[in-house]
Amino acid sequence: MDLVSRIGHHFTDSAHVKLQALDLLAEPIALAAEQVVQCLLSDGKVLSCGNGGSAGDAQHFASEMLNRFEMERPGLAAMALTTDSSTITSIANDYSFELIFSKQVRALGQPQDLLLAISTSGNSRNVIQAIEAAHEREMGVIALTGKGGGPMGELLRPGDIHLCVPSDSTARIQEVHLLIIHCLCDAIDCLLLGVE
Ligand SMILES: O=C(CO)[C@@H](O)[C@H](O)[C@H](O)[C@H](O)COP(=O)(O)O
Ligand SMILES: [Zn+2]
Repeated sequence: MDLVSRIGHHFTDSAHVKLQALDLLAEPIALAAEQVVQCLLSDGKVLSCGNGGSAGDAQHFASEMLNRFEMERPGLAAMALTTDSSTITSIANDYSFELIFSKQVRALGQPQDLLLAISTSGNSRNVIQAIEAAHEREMGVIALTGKGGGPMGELLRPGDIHLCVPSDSTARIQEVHLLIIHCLCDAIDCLLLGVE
């Protein structure tokens, strides 16, 4: 296949997975936005985590909360657990890479907070441990996964929200995760600002 055909295939495939995800996930995304707003109105914050491209997604979400998305509004409480290299390297060095997020959740998490846990496979041990720590702290969890959700999906409790992209391709799942994050930011702004 020539390069232009390959690129065409990526675009078509991405659009296709997005439309399939719309049918499955529109309602749970709206529920997740309502859960974030309830958390913020109770003086809670959203802690976000993930590895690789999903670390970027965790930071992308936190920056759009802390700064802004498309509407003018005060900053909202969120924090990516992927950014402090001193904290992350010391936990990984002294204990284990598996604990880089869970130790931060145990230190910062309060029952009114939420964890946004992102993994395309649902297999990442450090994200799984973060969910376990969030449950210990009585926090709710919004999980962004794909590939059927893996062990992460099985770990979720009633009241948690599982947004599982119907694809086995890491790239396609990440593309839908970013779209979900933008839908969440837009819905949160609409709910907070009373926009219909
Ligand atoms: O962005 C990509 C691939 O598109 C990679 O950096 C990818 O995020 C990394 O391999 C992650 O470690 C994968 O972790 P996960 O999504 O399975 O939890
Ligand atoms: Zn990627």
